[in-house]
Amino acid sequence: MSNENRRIVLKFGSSSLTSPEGGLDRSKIEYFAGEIARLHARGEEQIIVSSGAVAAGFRHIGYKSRPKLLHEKQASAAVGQALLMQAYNEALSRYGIGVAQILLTRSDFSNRKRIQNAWMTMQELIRNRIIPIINENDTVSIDELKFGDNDTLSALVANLVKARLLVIITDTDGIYTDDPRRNPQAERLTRIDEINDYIWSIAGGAGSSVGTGGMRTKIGAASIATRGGIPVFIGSASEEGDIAMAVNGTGKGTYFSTDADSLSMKHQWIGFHSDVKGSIMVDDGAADALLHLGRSLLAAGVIDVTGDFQPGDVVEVVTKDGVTIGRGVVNYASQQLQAVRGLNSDEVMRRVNVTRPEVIHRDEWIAFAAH
Ligand SMILES: Nc1ncnc2c1ncn2[C@@H]1O[C@H](COP(=O)(O)OP(=O)(O)O)[C@@H](O)[C@H]1O
Ligand SMILES: N[C@@H](CCC(=O)OP(=O)(O)O)C(=O)O
Repeated sequence: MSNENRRIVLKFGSSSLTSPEGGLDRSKIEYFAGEIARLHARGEEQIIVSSGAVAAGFRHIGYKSRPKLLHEKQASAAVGQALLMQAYNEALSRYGIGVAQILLTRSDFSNRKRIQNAWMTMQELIRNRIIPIINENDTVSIDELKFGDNDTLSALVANLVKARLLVIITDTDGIYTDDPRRNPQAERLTRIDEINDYIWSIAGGAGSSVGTGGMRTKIGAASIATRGGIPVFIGSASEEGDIAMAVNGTGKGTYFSTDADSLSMKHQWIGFHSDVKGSIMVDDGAADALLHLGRSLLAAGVIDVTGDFQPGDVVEVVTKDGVTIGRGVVNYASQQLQAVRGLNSDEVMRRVNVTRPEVIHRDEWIAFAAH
């Protein structure tokens, strides 16, 4: 086979695999298995990110609807994940295709060794033509660190494996100018070249009783992947050949082009993988300098500091209104910064012993899209 990148990440949402009242929809899984087999036969390397564990499992526990409490969701996922894998295994074994389960948490991505191990495992599976099926490890995920939806997870996986395309399959055939469930006049956008404020403004929450993130988390995922240099498709698939068409560029949905200045590995690390150790509140001038003027953050613009961090840690930067505007590598310990916040750089250098005057250097900063 040539060196051409044949790797694709396919994400299937709960709404595409389960029925609205809960439980797996076998016919949907069989349909996806047929689509996966078709791509497999033409030599594509597929990595699947599949939701559906909670939706598949909650009725087995006796809950009437998708649970809201964390421990109930975790119990449902523990039951449902086994059912989900069993269903994939049965459906794909008919085509002679083997599957493997990989469960990841957000903290796995912030630990270089663990995520590299996960990647090496995936490569070995791919070499042996086994399809990795990834889900969040719901049993051990802590509420505030949960992906929750699998859209973000699929984008991080696509960046990790350097996929040539991220395909997010959902129950709607793309991004519309408004939630099409509520507004029948809404029109589909077939191509999005820039994820700007308008795109964020049209994306609403989940449409079904089993889905979680809605279009907002899908746009967030598209933002992460396209900034990592990976194009994204978001749409639906229900007929034979639909997923192959999505991969070929003629799918029923919306395509996102890669960001013109995609992020380096270092910046992807800062922005999407690292553990955030604290937060720095800045004034309007500093926010403007970081977001619009391409400048570094100086102590003069710092209003407040929370968390316990050391030089070299990644921190979040928030405005007075509590909006997170980005993340960067901090050059001060939290206590040092607390002592010099609001002061000019000469005064700062007289008072604390730091290697560089910038609190966050502009080269070690990534801005988040407004949303
Ligand atoms: N602008 C929009 N365009 C398309 N769909 C939207 C939009 N805003 C909100 N949605 C909703 O997002 C839903 C898909 O997300 P979700 O229910 O989380 O699915 P999944 O389980 O596949 O992740 C759609 O059913 C739709 O109602
Ligand atoms: N890990 C969870 C994912 C939760 C979820 O509903 O995600 P999604 O359907 O992608 O919005 C599960 O498997 O149920």
